[in-house]
Amino acid sequence: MLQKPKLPWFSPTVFVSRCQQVLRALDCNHYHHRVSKDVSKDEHFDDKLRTKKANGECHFQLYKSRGQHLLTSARVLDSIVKKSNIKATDTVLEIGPGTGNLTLKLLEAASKVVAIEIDSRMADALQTRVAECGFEDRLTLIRKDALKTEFPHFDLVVANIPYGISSPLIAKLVFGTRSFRSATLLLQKEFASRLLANPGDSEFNRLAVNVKLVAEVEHVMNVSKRDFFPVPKVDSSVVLIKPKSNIPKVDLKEWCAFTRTCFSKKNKTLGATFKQKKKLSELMRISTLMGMNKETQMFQPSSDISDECEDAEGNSSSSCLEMGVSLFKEKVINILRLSGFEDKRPSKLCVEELLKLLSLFNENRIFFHDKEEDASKTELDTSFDDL
Ligand SMILES: C[S@@+](CC[C@H](N)C(=O)[O-])C[C@H]1O[C@@H](n2cnc3c(N)ncnc32)[C@H](O)[C@@H]1O
Repeated sequence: MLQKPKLPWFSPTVFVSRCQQVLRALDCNHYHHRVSKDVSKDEHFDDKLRTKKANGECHFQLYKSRGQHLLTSARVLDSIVKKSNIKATDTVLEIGPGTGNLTLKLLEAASKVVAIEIDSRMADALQTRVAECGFEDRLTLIRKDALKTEFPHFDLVVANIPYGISSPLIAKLVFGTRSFRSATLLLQKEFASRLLANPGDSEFNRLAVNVKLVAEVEHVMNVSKRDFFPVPKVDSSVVLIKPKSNIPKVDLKEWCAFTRTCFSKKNKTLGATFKQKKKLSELMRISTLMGMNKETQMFQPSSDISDECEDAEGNSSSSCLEMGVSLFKEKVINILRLSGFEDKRPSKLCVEELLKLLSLFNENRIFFHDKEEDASKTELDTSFDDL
């Protein structure tokens, strides 16, 4: 078989491609960068940075751990802004502006940009660059972790986010404020596929079903890894997330806890999932805490009595618990059987079917969300952080 000859390193094709790569990297960004995997190992670099800046130069160490892959293709940046349908009166929220490649384009299209950046070196560079362009009055820069910051009012989100926070960030957006028109997000391609998956698709999972409850997700375009600097290992996709104006009347925390249980093994039948002793005991504990399950409560040993305690019929506390769990199991399996869900697999169920099952459980006083655990957390900790 004939093999394609390798191009010599000095071939015109290789030379042109190398030049294009370098130009792309410098295209929208006049800063120089070095790449590092770990923030902690390179903290000393901040000092070097200050020195260089004093000399009018700006050198950056880019941290992979913070997802610092800058989007350098003007073509892709322009498409993202165009597809976001920004109005001249809009306030746009940008998570992770970096050195401002996207921010400047957003400032040209919108009335205001609120940018949240965790890395103070990036934030300094962004501020300088925006001032150089005369846009400083229209930028609000928040130097914080976007996951731990309350978002101010905004109309749209447009961002090339650090991929490591995709899931909690989307949860914070779609289950949080919700009063925005849309979020145009650049995500890792595989993550975007999972977000876009439908029941029956191999990628369909809890993330997709949770987001589908409250929002519509559209694929906008794919972006090659070569459009970033430094070039990451993965390709990317842009998606558009639009919060639904009418969402089903359901306690969102109860829903998220319910889908966590159902999708713990997404290809198992619900019958098999709900027969697991550990899951049943946990569910029984939560339902009993809600003070709803009188029939299981009578078999629950109270916490202030010893392990050796006996009930009125002479059963020890551990056997009381066993009996409680088996009674509870019977009840759960009956609900699944009578409603036709026992042999169904979560990976094939749509939002409406799952809502129906949750409402059947709740009508029968079976609950999933541990309100007591939440009571001990702060407002930000209790956000929906694990889609
Ligand atoms: C993928 S880069 C995008 C930079 C820029 N938007 C661009 O497209 O060139 C992600 C940016 O998010 C910042 N970042 C990482 N984690 C963050 C967090 N938890 N909150 C806010 N910003 C974060 C990084 O410092 C980095 O500047």
